[in-house]
Amino acid sequence: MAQPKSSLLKVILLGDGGVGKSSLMNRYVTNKFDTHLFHTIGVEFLNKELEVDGRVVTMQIWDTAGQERFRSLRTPFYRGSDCCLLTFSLDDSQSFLNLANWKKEFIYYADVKEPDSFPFVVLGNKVDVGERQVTSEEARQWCRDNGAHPYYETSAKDATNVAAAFEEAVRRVLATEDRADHLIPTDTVNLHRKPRSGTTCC
Ligand SMILES: Nc1nc2c(ncn2[C@@H]2O[C@H](COP(=O)(O)OP(=O)(O)OP(=O)(O)O)[C@@H](O)[C@H]2O)c(=O)[nH]1
Repeated sequence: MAQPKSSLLKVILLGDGGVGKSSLMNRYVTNKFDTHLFHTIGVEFLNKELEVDGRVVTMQIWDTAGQERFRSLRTPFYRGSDCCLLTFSLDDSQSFLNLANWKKEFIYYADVKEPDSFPFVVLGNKVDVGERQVTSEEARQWCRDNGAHPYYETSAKDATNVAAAFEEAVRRVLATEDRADHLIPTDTVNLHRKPRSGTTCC
């Protein structure tokens, strides 16, 4: 039987400062949770290799700074993303209302030509916190209205749905993109693809 190709996918986390983007990435990649994280400045990334439906992929997860003052440091890194995880906190209605702005900012700076078919996955984080400001139905309705799905309620703290959400992000990419053009075998260079925005942290 032929070995599945190894492929590199860039998945980017966007959302307001403090909604838990760094915590979700750390939970998924290192299975750790820290209650005293500093705000991200610019972007950081971690790689995680996983097998989804028999296909081995390396997911490069990009965690971005949610605070407005870091906008110019994060936006240059949107290009080349294969999937965008729009993240809000279930105990912060403003972070939910801001999802539309995040989506718009991503489409603009990533230069997405066909937003309707681009994979956006929505994460309502901190489901472990009792006091909700956003209901599941409100979030699902927003996803339906904005062509972003599926929707996951996650907790970086207790790991609820974290692996499921990242794995679904990979499935969305595999399902929606043209395999020949978008999946880059890690031992080759794809000359047809726009260059990624670099692999350094800032
Ligand atoms: N209860 C709970 N707290 C969480 C969860 N995820 C993150 N936190 C806490 O929320 C705070 C902010 O988390 P971060 O991961 O730094 O948030 P961020 O979205 O990366 O923030 P920026 O770097 O400013 O964009 C930290 O104190 C985390 O411990 C969660 O699922 N549940």
